[in-house]
Amino acid sequence: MSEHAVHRVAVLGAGTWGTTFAKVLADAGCDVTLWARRAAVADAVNAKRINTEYLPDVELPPSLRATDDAAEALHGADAVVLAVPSQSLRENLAGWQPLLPPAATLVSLAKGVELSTLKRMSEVVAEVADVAMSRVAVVSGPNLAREVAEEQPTATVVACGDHDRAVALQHACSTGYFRPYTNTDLVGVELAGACKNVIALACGMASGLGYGSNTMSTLITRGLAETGRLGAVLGADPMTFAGLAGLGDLVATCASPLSRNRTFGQRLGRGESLSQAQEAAHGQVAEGVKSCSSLRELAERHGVEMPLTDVVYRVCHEGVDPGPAAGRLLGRERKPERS
Ligand SMILES: NC(=O)c1ccc[n+]([C@@H]2O[C@H](COP(=O)([O-])OP(=O)(O)OC[C@H]3O[C@@H](n4cnc5c(N)ncnc54)[C@H](O)[C@@H]3O)[C@@H](O)[C@H]2O)c1
Ligand SMILES: O=P(O)(O)OC[C@H](O)CO
Repeated sequence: MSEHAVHRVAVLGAGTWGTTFAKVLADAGCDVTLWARRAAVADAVNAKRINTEYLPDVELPPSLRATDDAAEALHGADAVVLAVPSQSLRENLAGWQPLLPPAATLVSLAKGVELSTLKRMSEVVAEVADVAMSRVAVVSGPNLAREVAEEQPTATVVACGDHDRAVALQHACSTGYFRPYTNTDLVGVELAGACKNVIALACGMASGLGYGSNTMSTLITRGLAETGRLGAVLGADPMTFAGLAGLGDLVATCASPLSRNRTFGQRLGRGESLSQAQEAAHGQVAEGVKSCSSLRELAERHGVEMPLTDVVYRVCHEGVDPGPAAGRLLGRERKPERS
């Protein structure tokens, strides 16, 4: 048996995806404790088998326990799953750092790039937890939480520089409805997950403006092209972008009405302001709204052209009207498809 075998798991963050992934792990036979910020959420999971706040109509397995005490959740864990938004991960993890079990695999579920540092989530985790990058894994793919919670057939990617840890985690979250594949390309998997949220905002805007399938396909394909350009300078494996964490997640998020990023973009496309769209989201996180800033800055720093990310940034943060912005995108200097 692998020295990194995963039996006991702490899932920190009882939002939509944290709760769903905790269910996947429990269904796969792991001993899972879910940490919730609010005692009422943990109490409802324990007493009624539902997360009243985030997944009110999904029955959770009896083996899944919840607590609002992080020390209790982390005690003896072989893997620690971090299921909080990307921009608060650093602060959350700093609080948990003294409680982390010494050999546990640290798993990020967050899809974003940190605003202040432009770091990927695995970099933030390794830095704050003060561990080698080989102890950090990422799970990312076309994983709309509601569909996974309903046990619809879904695949994902478990990425870790340490192949043994990736395989152990793959085993820990394999169920009849959830099929994880391993990958060692953390850079590609994480960049793909952060960039697709921004492209989904663009697709939502296009939908809000009344545009159809040609526009969506154009945005998805050119979005993938600019993600690939950034990946190339940051050392990603180009094949990752053709896989589940790349094209797979991009298509799922850009096309699904369940996507919070797409829905947020749609509101902007219909003429709502950023604050109106934020209010309508009721605290649900649309990671692309912040990651468009960090990704744009990262692209500028490396001299990479990311015109879609730039437009999404301008619409979200400079009050630019999405209609004319689309026209300006099409009016740019003509160029070969692959450049
Ligand atoms: N929901 C999905 O379908 C899905 C799927 C795959 C990946 N993800 C990614 O997983 C991450 C978490 O997403 P989610 O859907 O669970 O989000 P969510 O908004 O549903 O839940 C976030 C959780 O983090 C907790 N939290 C702790 N500190 C916080 C803080 N300072 N600010 C806000 N929340 C804080 C909240 O209480 C909540 O339990 C995101 O990066 C998201 O992109 C989500
Ligand atoms: O609801 P979104 O837009 O955050 O997307 C959720 C997942 O990342 C889809 O894989």
